[in-house]
Amino acid sequence: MTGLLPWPERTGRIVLEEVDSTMSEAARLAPELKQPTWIMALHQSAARGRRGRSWEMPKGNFAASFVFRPAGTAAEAALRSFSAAVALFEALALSVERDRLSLKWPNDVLLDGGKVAGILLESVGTQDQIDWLAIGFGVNLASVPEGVRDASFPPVSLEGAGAGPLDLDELLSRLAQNMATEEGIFAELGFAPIREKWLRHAARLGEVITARTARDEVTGVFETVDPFGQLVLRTPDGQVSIPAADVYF
Ligand SMILES: O=C(O)CCCC[C@@H]1SC[C@@H]2NC(=O)N[C@@H]21
Repeated sequence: MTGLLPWPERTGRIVLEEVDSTMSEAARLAPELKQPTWIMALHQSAARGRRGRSWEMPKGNFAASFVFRPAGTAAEAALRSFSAAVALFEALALSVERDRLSLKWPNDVLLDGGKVAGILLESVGTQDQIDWLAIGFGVNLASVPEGVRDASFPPVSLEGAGAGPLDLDELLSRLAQNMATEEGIFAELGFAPIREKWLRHAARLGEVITARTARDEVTGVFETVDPFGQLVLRTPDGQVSIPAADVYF
């Protein structure tokens, strides 16, 4: 990927001792922000996760949101889910063996099969043009949240898994650099190369998995992620493309 312009030229950084949620702070600040901005917090009192869930953040874990104004439609903005996952994967792979890490569709990072990090996207705008997009990253750096009981993907922490030392500022720097790289790629080449990178790290590609939506459940062979970011499963009734779900295996 040589020859790509660095993106963007200037990125702001805000570090907060405490906040309700870096996503809420991103929403409050976004209308006035003049440049793409990272908002990191040492403590969050009301952090949120995907699909209306809450996110527990013990002391020492990583929480940050990246807020910016991507050009393009809401559907294109949503594909940043995959850029973010790739950026986070590469940031963590500097501290732990990369073959212990994998990506669960659409954007969880697993370490030894347990959930080490989650990503949340929120945006404001119209279908045709996003006003702003916030990408929230939560990483179990130091410890696992106590109240999470997920038998399928028990939370794990980098420290608990014996990863090399990694402090909050260093992780923020790695992520900021990687996201800038992924945005540069997206701007010049579109989603295709990001999709390819994501698929290289996908958990259970080619294996049977289950996708659960609010209404139903589909089990099939995980064939690919399509150019729209949808999960493609091969089922006895044919190929099914799923835009949003929780995945289990
Ligand atoms: O459900 C998930 O897996 C996504 C979790 C995202 C958590 C992060 S922590 C930083 C940012 N602020 C929030 O309130 N949520 C995200």
